[in-house]
Amino acid sequence: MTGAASLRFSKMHGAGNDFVVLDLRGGLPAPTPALARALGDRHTGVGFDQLLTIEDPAQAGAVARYRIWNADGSAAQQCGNGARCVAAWLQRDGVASESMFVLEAPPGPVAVQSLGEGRYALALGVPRFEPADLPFRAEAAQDSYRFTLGGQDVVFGIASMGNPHAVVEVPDVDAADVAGLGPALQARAEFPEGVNVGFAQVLAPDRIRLRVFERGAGETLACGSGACAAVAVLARRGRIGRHVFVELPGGTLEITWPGDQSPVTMAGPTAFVFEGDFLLEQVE
Ligand SMILES: N[C@H](CCC[C@H](N)C(=O)O)C(=O)O
Repeated sequence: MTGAASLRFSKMHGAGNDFVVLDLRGGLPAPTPALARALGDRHTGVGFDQLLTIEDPAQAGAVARYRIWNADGSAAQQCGNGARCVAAWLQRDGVASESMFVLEAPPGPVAVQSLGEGRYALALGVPRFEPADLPFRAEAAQDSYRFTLGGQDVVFGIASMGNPHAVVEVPDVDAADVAGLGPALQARAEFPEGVNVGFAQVLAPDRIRLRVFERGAGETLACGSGACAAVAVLARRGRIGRHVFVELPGGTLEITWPGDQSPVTMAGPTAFVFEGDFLLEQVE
């Protein structure tokens, strides 16, 4: 090591949604958007969909706090796959010795249960559907909304898991114009803080396929909060049940939403990929 200032990091993924995890406990400063972009660059940095920081908790009962930055440097309010990786990191670090513990996240507390073999179940809060919760500019709350994008009529539902989601039901996710409609929806002025756009195909009452064009990262191999939002929108419409397997390109997540006022629980895998030291001289 040249002695240059560096940042120790862990590279992890949850169903292919990949992360850099930074341990900032002890009061290390939060990353700037420029540092997040430098770390996230897949050519000149480490590369990630999101950066997750582990910090000292402020809430009583929480073992740690986490925050989220997208690859474009923007801050996000929730990251389901990332939260599972934070839980795995904390268990490996010995901080979370019990199989059940609580994390502090931007929208509120997240209850964690270790399922063994790197799998974790998290309660990610009660989904909200009021336009103001996203925010989404609309006259009134509706079951679905309609935009004409590039000559196409696009019908979608909305849900907040702390972060904003639009969910488009499609007959075949493989044929969905994710790269076209994702950015087109995100660019609408009605989503002043942007939006994650999910494209969902119903296979059975307990099984859907899903692709997500994420805010600040583009299409990812999996999106945990997006899986929760897709189940919430489709279950509320009666299109599926309340215990659903969500098949994403990077893996399958198990989502349970027992009732409209219940939290959504998401269960899925985590993986450690490598550890490293990021040299800060890279950051402009
Ligand atoms: N792009 C999202 C954050 C990451 C969400 C996703 N990776 C997950 O697992 O929930 C946003 O800007 O709200």
